[in-house]
Parts: sequence; C-alpha cells; structure tokens
Amino acid sequence: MTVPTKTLPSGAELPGLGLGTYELDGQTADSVRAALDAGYAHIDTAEGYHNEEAIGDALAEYDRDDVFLTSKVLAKNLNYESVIESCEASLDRLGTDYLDLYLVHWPNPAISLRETLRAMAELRERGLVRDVGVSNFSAYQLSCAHHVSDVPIAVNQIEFHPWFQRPDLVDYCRESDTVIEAAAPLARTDVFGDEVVAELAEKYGKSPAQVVLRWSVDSGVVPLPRSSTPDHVRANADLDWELDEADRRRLDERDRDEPVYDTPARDWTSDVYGIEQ
Ligand SMILES: NC(=O)C1=CN([C@@H]2O[C@H](COP(=O)(O)OP(=O)(O)OC[C@H]3O[C@@H](n4cnc5c(N)ncnc54)[C@H](OP(=O)(O)O)[C@@H]3O)[C@@H](O)[C@H]2O)C=CC1
Repeated sequence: MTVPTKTLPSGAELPGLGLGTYELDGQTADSVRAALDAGYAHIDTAEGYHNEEAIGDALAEYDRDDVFLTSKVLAKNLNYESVIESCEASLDRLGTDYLDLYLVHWPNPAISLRETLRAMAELRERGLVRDVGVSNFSAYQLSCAHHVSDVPIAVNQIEFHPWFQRPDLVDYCRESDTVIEAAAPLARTDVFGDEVVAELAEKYGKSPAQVVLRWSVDSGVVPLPRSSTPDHVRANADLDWELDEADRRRLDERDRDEPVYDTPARDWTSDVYGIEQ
C-alpha cells in the first residue's frame, strides 16, 4: 500500500490509513487481526465503542510498537479528573501503557475546553499519550482549542467523504497544521451509489470502496474505513494504484454537503463555546 504518513507534533508518524472499529461488536478482534496481517499499522477506537478489550486481545498477538493506536474520551467525561480516569481505563482495557493519539470525541460546551485540554496536556506529560487531538470540532471550536491548549492539537477527526467535503473546515485545519482524519470515509456505503464513483470503479477495475479511499488519501486526509468482513479489510488496503487527476477532480465535484452522522445542531458557535473558558 502506498499511503503517505503524516508527521505529528511529537515527531511520530501517523499511518495514512487506519481501521475504524465503531460497531464491529463481536467481529472486532478478527477485523483488527485481518487489518494488521494485511499491513495496516493504525487502529481507531474510543471508550464509547465498548470494544477496547477485544482490541487489546488482538493487539497482544502483535508488537505494540508497530501499531499506531488511537482512542477517544466521551463528551460527558471532559472535566479534568474524568479525562484522566477515562484515559487510564482505556489503557487498562487495551492492555497497553500508552496511546499514540488521544482525542476529545465531541465538543461539550458545558465543560471548560481549557480544563479538558489541561488534562490532555497532563496525560502527554506523563507519557500516557503521545499526541492529542479533537474530533467533530467545527473551525471555530478548533480555533478555540488551538488558542487555549498548552500542547499542539495534532488532529481533528471529522466526517469526510465525497458527499460531505466541508471545504471551509478542511481549509482551516490545513491553515492550522491540524491533520484531518476521515471518519465514515465510505459514508457507511451510501456513497457507493454515486454515479461517478460507480463509473470510476468500472473504469479502474476497483470496488467503489477502493475508489473512495484512493480519493480520500489523494485529498490529503487519513481515512479510517471500518469493516467486519476480512476480504473488505484487505481490499481497502489496496491503494497501490492511481486515480487520474481529472477523475480525482470529478469526485471533488460530487460534494452535496450531506453528512451520514454529523448533526449540524451540534456545531455550536461562539455564543456557547468561547475562548475565555
Ligand atoms: N469521531 C467520530 O465521532 C466518528 C468516528 N468514526 C470512525 O470512522 C470509522 C469509519 O466510519 P463508519 O461510520 O464506521 O463507516 P464507514 O464509512 O467506514 O462504512 C462502514 C461500512 O462500509 C462497509 N464496507 C467497508 N469496506 C467495504 C468494502 N470494501 N466493500 C463493501 N462494503 C464495505 C462496511 O460493511 P462490512 O462490515 O460488511 O465490510 C460497513 O457497512 C469508524 O469505525 C470510527 O472508527 C466514525 C463515525 C464517527
């Protein structure tokens, strides 16, 4: 697989493709094994996915230092003590003594962002996490995070796929040196029905998933496709081919501003989420 890595503030290299694990349920450990055997070096989980123990079981069969491991703290656990406790509990369930990346799963305007990020900095200082970041933050919320944090905000994990390309948020992430990870990069299969995706899959002899993932990587984001089907896990790592520039641009033009999971009402603005927190 030819996927460029991204250098994070700690100096670590973030692999350019990761396995998503949301709702893998009983398939979690087998999917993680299939991914690591297929050459993935990056697993994305969260305390909210209730699968960290299964991931830990699978990881125990591999060299921990060969895997880039991300988890996330739930939005309800963003006060100082809860962030620390959540991270320690995730480490325990995952059977590891560090996370490569720890993310704030969703913003929570009821809890001080400064306090949350102070706890994230403490975790980094203690060596429990190597880099910290956020998820589902709007451009405004991300700018607040950069403003109040004592440690660099390495990543914003956001919904991103051909039907939901979020150009303003993507531009701000780039301007602020924040790596974008693509959650729901396959739009939970919805985008497979897009006529241009289908046409390009036919043209290149690839699956719609492979076309969308190749385009994601070419767009500069880090896709996190989830699959419970080992053949799909392996196929999604087949990125050793190229989309023509003109075809890539055709996919750029498929944006419909249409999320599969993002809730615009959660995109709080300055009224409730100010930098003075
Ligand atoms: N930070 C956040 O709030 C969020 C983070 N995420 C992260 O992003 C990851 C991916 O997003 P997710 O919402 O899970 O959905 P995806 O966009 O990755 O879509 C998953 C679906 O695609 C199918 N699929 C995967 N590969 C193929 C293939 N090659 N051919 C056919 N079908 C395929 C899977 O079915 P099958 O199992 O049969 O292969 C599954 O139904 C999550 O697991 C999570 O890690 C996602 C949402 C929110």
